[in-house]
Formats: sequence, structure tokens, C-alpha cells
Amino acid sequence: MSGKSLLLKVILLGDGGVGKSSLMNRYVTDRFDSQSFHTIGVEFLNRDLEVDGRLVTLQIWDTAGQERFKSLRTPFYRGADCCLLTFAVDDLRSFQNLAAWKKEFMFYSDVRDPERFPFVVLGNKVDKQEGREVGSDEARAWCEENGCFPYFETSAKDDMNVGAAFEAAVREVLAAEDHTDHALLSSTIDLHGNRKVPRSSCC
Ligand SMILES: Nc1nc2c(ncn2[C@@H]2O[C@H](COP(=O)(O)OP(=O)(O)OP(=O)(O)O)[C@@H](O)[C@H]2O)c(=O)[nH]1
Ligand SMILES: [Mg+2]
Repeated sequence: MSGKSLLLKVILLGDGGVGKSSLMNRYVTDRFDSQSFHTIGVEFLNRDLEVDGRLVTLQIWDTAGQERFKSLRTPFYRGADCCLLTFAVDDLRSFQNLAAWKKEFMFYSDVRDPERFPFVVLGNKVDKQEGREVGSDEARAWCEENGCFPYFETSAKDDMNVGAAFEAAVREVLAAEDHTDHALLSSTIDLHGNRKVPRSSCC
């Protein structure tokens, strides 16, 4: 395993209430809050992981999905290595809005190679099978048509496929790019054994 950690920025986008914050919190802190508040602006959390022998610091940026917070979230799109387009399977509107989220990301992120930029699509809340409004086949077809994006059906509540989705995002980035221009973080260890990477922040 390499002694250097690769810093990757992934950004969660999607309608308000689809479960972006819940997915990030499930992945980083292994907790779920059934009464979570809407996000205002953006927040991020880091998690170290190892993918195919590479040590990676995943910096997960969670954005506010509500329209009124648009101006607070869009300045943070630049520098993203992967975008996780998120909808809730019990909310057809959130699925129909994926194209608009992709467009907004492309407009504000100013990515170098739009055709090759890695997206991963998450259909969250699959634990709510009764109220389901978006079928797996329909979601997969959208992913296929819009760029062969990997698709994961997740539940932040039941911890289903959450880790797999974030790991897929890392794999997409590693596969898509010659990542020499990513920040290589020193793996210097302090006397308490802590890696010198910021754990979390809130903007
Ligand atoms: N049943 C179920 N509920 C979920 C799941 N994920 C999130 N929720 C609930 O859905 C609601 C909204 O979740 P959030 O994570 O705050 O949604 P968000 O996408 O961050 O919303 P904004 O911050 O407004 O953009 C909360 O009540 C969560 O508890 C899930 O996988 N299953
Ligand atoms: Mg949120």
C-alpha cells in the first residue's frame, strides 16, 4: 500500500430531502437520524479508505438541495473529482430533476473534460418499497442514456449499499484520470498517531 493518501473531493447533489446528508453521515459516522434538518449551504466530512491498495482521503461535500440555497452551494462545485447525483426512489420529481442537477453541476464546476467527468447515481430510500415511484429499470436506463453512469440503490436508514456507492465513486475517479494532479497528502503521523488531514468542517 502506498504511504501517500490521495485527496478526492466528491459532491452530493439532488433535491432537498432525498437523503444526501443522511448518506454522508451514515458513511462517515455510521449514524442515521430520522429527524434531520435541511442543510443550509454546504458541509463536508472526510473519511479515509483503501481502494485497490490505494489510500484515499475522501472529502464528501454535502450540499443544500433546496432551490433557495442555490447561490450558497454552487461556489463549491469547482475542484470536484466526482459528482453523486442523488434522488429518492419514493419521489418521482427528484428523479426527473437529475438532468437539471447534472446541468447545474456542469455549469458551475467548470470541469476540464465534461464528456469524461465521473458521475455516480444514487437512488436512496429503497427501504420504502411501498411508496416507490421510480423503478430500478427506469433509473438504470437514465444512467445508461446519460453517460453509462454507475447506479446504486441505497438506504441510509438501513445502511444498504452506502459504502459500495462511495467506493464506486473513488474507483470511477481512479479509472477516469491520470491523477497526478490530485493533492497528495503527506501521511506524516503526529505523536498521537493522528493523520494530519482535517476531519470535518462546516461552511
Ligand atoms: N426511510 C428513509 N428515510 C431516509 C433515508 N435517508 C434519509 N431519510 C430521511 O429523509 C429526510 C431527509 O433526509 P436528509 O438527509 O436531511 O435530506 P437531504 O437530501 O440532505 O436534504 P437537504 O439538506 O434539504 O438538501 C430525513 O427525515 C431523513 O431521516 C433512507 O434511506 N430511508
Ligand atoms: Mg442535507
